[in-house]
Amino acid sequence: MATRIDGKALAAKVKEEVAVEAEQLSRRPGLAVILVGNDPASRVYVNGKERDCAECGFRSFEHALPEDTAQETLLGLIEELNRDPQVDGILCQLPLPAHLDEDAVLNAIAPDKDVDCFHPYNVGRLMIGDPVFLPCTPAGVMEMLREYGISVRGKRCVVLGRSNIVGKPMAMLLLQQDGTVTVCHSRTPDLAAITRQADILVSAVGRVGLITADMVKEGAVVIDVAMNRNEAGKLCGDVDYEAVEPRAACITPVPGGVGPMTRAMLMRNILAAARRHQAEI
Ligand SMILES: NC(=O)C1=CN([C@@H]2O[C@H](COP(=O)(O)OP(=O)(O)OC[C@H]3O[C@@H](n4cnc5c(N)ncnc54)[C@H](OP(=O)(O)O)[C@@H]3O)[C@@H](O)[C@H]2O)C=CC1
Ligand SMILES: Nc1nc(=O)c2c([nH]1)NC[C@@H]1CN(c3ccc(C(=O)N[C@@H](CCC(=O)O)C(=O)O)cc3)C=[N+]21
Repeated sequence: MATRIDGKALAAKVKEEVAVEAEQLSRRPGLAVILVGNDPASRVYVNGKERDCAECGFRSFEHALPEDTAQETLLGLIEELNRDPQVDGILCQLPLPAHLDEDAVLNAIAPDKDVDCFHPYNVGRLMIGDPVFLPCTPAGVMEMLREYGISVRGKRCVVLGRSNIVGKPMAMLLLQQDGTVTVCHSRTPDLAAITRQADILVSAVGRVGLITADMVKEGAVVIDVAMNRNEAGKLCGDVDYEAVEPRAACITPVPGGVGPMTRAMLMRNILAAARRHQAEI
């Protein structure tokens, strides 16, 4: 029987701590959320983040824009939010509609309000080991490992996926904790041969049933970042949970695993941004 890593419970604990700390501030932290278009999944995520803000005693300012919003309009809004002293963090929900230039949008967010840690400046600071903000999803994974007493030092870590949101920053945080890290992607041949070596396996691909029992070493820690819908429309990750669970030492469920932790880490970043902004005044 593997230990089930309860992301939902840990996220609740983190948010309580954040709420207590937020009370000490002279002004309530604020998050601006930008949502372009009508993607139902994005709507659900944004609602979740706004609920988290309320739980932490933060203000949230939602900016829902139509699908056909022009690039200049979006950049204009970001400029406005960059200047707004009530806004400590700005989150532009991804993915954006195809006609918008995602890189240009993420570049426009002031680095000191970039609570997603997507701006090249913050990515660079992370890369050199002197981060301003921690990337929410990878930081959520690290917090889970820490809480469950799982040391990364000297462990063979295998990360599946190399996106800027999850895979790459995940590999960086594991490396900074002295893991020996391998990153796999769609061009990696014989994935199973690599995953079988993992002491800590992090899957962030987005494919139902990708990780089967034969791909996992006995006693491994299995972290499932993915957020998929199966044929029945049920939320699930990359890992065949039922099959893999008996082999693993620890495993995260979907839902109730990495997802809630991502949001809790976002709250931490907003608190950190607010502290920095208030110290400047
Ligand atoms: N829990 C949470 O908080 C979050 C969850 N997610 C979820 O995590 C998953 C990944 O998200 P994201 O990183 O944004 O997705 P992307 O689609 O940007 O990246 C997916 C990665 O998986 C790789 N990949 C695709 N097929 C395979 C394969 N067969 N074997 C190995 N690697 C493969 C791709 O390789 P290549 O680069 O070669 O194309 C790519 O690097 C999604 O399910 C998403 O919904 C995302 C963000 C937060
Ligand atoms: N600018 C930006 N920042 C992001 O951090 C970002 C983004 N865009 N775009 C999409 C991805 C995805 N993501 C999730 C966060 C929480 C859950 C989450 O809380 N999941 C719950 C279930 C939610 C449900 O029921 O649908 C769970 O796993 O238990 C899921 C996915 C953040 N992302």
